[in-house]
Amino acid sequence: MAASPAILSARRAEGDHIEEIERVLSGAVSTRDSTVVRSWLRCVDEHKLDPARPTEAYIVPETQLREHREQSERLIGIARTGLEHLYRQVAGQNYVLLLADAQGVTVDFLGDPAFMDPLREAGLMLGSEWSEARTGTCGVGSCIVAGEAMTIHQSDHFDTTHTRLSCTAAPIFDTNGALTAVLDISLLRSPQPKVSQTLALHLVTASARRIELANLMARMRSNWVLRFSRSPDFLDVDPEAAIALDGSGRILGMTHGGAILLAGVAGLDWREAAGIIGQPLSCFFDMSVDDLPAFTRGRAAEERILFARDASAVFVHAIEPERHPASKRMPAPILPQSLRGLSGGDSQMDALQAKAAKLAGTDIPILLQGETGTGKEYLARAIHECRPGNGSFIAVNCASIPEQLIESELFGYGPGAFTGALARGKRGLIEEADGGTLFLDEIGDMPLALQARLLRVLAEREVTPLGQSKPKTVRIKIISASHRDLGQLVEEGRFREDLYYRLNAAVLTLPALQQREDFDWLLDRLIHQRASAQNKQIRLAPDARLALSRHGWPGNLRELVNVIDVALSLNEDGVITGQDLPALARTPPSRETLNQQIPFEAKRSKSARAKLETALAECQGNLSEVARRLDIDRTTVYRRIKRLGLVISRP
Ligand SMILES: Nc1ncnc2c1ncn2[C@@H]1O[C@H](COP(=O)(O)OP(=O)(O)OP(=O)(O)O)[C@@H](O)[C@H]1O
Repeated sequence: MAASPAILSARRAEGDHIEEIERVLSGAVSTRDSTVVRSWLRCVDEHKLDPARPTEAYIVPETQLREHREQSERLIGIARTGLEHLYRQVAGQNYVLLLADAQGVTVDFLGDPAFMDPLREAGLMLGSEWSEARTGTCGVGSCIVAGEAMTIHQSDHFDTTHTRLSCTAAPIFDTNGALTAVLDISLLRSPQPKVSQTLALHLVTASARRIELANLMARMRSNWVLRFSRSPDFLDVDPEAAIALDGSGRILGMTHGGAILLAGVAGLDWREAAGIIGQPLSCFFDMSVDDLPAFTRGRAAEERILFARDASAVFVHAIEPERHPASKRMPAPILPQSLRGLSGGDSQMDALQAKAAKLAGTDIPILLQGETGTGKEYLARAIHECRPGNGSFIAVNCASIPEQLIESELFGYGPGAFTGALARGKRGLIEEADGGTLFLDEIGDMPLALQARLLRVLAEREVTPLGQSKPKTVRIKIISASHRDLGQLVEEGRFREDLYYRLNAAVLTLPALQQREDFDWLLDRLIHQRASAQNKQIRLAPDARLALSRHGWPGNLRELVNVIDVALSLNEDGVITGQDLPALARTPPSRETLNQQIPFEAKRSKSARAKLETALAECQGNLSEVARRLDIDRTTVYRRIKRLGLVISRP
């Protein structure tokens, strides 16, 4: 009986396919993807397969399937959510999903039950083996050999049995960098052009990445995990890569993206990445394990930038070790956006941030204390920004306005209130701030007589302009600031006690820069901020970082910002070295200079140094003993030693 036209056409297609493979084997140039060509060559040279001898899909016996599934049990559990999510994304398009182990055996499967028979016939089912050695070029098998995502579309398949299928597969790597599984998404019938599967390739690659991440988190949750992204926007929601670190900062595990990233920094091919396990983080990035707290989620993602040893930059998200995986932890308090960037893990600043967040929403006056340049006005603005409403932030420097003008500036005046006044009168700054925030900087310099009037505003929430009798009600948040010790001014009779008690109901004290435990974080953040404002990418050389961390910083953040700005202008090739730092930053100031320039806070810092030096000497360099004696934790002792450039001498 004569064959039907469909059978004849199928035979012709098979003949053409075999001829094409033979041409490629004889060295002819092919329009196929290079991954396909390489696989065809392997099929003949290594696997000894013959394109003229098609073989049916192979399904492993039940007992073997059970063994394969048992070995992959943990991964199947972790991958299941990813599989289901991907299946929903391609719902209604007749795709089937396969999770195969490293031998190519399908250990999990999701497909439309309505098509089970044709799927089974094509080998798209639980237990089917898709190794390249058995099946020839195919999505799962060729992905296992190449270790990369690919689409094997229709006649890309080596064996004519499978040339109807279109299979797109992505590898899943274990935390030690070994290929452990393959995620495959296949179609029984697909449109002719291979580009029709481009989206499938993206989806399957993204799903494999997420499964690796979930696997890393599940296996290494009792360790630090660092997640990476080139974009701050996706850092916290869909990172590109992740690594896990032990307590000393050595790499314990990684996702494939992590392996590619670290190998790239070290100038290696990712296939050599297994040697990365056990290496210290500092080999790859300008950071140590002590810096990890500065990269946790409390900071805005765009501020968590990290510089790699090859001068590239990446955004990071550090996740603290889960100490009690079984118990649910208390969720971390969510800070308003404007307050988030204030601390990089400094214990004093962390507490200050939390307190500021609580006070911001109230009408309680806040007093900011701290040396000059520690960021009092910056903090006041941040508090204002997290308040609801769109009132203005009005800053008044009580030390810089001439004494005779302060009253009229603050309270305003009515028409013709005094000689030289504007005929129509003038609104005072207190009224300007109505609905917003009045920031009274250098409140210690406010004349005594005005202090009484200010007290009335605070008590009665009313302001009476000069020359007027009718008070106006105002709703303002008052934040005052002083670098002076207001308590001492009260003792000296230069500041009203009643006003002092009203103002100091809520005091936030900013630490001196030299005291801050998050100095490195702050430094990197400021460099990044200042550099990006000038569209520059800048890295800090280790000698410059050392010089900066050892400087005394009497001018605090203001001085640091100035030093950075100068260094941004002086540096060459985008690297700030010791040479780019002005003399001030290279020579630590003398004790005399510190004593003269710094009032109360930094003296505390100086004595903190002396205390630490004494404790170190008396405890003979035993950090745990020092920590107990100073009643701080060991990590803080270590950070302070580093910051102050002290040497631990042991007997
Ligand atoms: N958290 C911060 N992040 C970035 N820049 C900051 C931060 N805090 C302060 N700065 C910068 O440091 C400089 C000094 O800050 P600010 O004027 O707020 O200090 P201050 O304590 O109010 O000083 P003074 O007591 O002299 O008035 C400013 O340029 C400010 O922009």
